[in-house]
Amino acid sequence: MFVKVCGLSTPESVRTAAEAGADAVGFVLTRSPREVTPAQARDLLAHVPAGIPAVGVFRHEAAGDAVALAREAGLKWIQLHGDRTPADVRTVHDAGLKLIRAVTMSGAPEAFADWGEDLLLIDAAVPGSGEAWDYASVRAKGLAGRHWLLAGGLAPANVAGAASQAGAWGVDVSSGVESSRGVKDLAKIRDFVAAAKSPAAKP
Ligand SMILES: O=C(O)c1ccccc1N[C@@H]1O[C@H](COP(=O)(O)O)[C@@H](O)[C@H]1O
Repeated sequence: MFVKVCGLSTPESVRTAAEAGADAVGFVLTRSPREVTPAQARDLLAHVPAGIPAVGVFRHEAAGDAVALAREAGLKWIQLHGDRTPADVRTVHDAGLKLIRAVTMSGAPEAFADWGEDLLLIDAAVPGSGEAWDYASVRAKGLAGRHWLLAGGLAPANVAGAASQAGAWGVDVSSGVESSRGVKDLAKIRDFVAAAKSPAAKP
């Protein structure tokens, strides 16, 4: 199970996620209680071990603006939420960056097609809200064999069951590993990664 821990804003939380076995970390570069500036993201990047992708997370920004901010931060991966088009995928790839494209279950059927993104992410209606949803309903989207991440309302206590029900290839978390909004809890990060990588999380 691929595990991304998102919304990190301190060196300690970055190091804890990496040491716990996270496969990717995320820095939120859009309006959020977890927002960091490109300069802060660049400083955090210094604590990410080689081989672990660090992802710049965006919501309503145009793809070109997200690319510019990610470059300023030194990031090679971008995560785009919001209404997107195949042209956005081309914009990111033409810039030499990799893309996680986020969709919600209420998205149009064509949004679940393979647009050439590097990873698809299926999230709750409001990203970063901690809102749980009917994870098993993703099975109807026919994503077997695709590389995609489940997100929204995941936490150490529910991630294994949610990932298993959904048939997820990977998971992404932010709120569920916090002690209060925007403040990461190091023990919860460790517990989340362990639970997500347990046999119980397998489809
Ligand atoms: O975490 C945020 O604040 C955020 C803001 C804007 C876009 C995406 C954001 N995070 C992504 O949302 C989910 C996490 O949801 P949850 O908090 O665990 O319920 C995940 O994909 C984050 O990368």
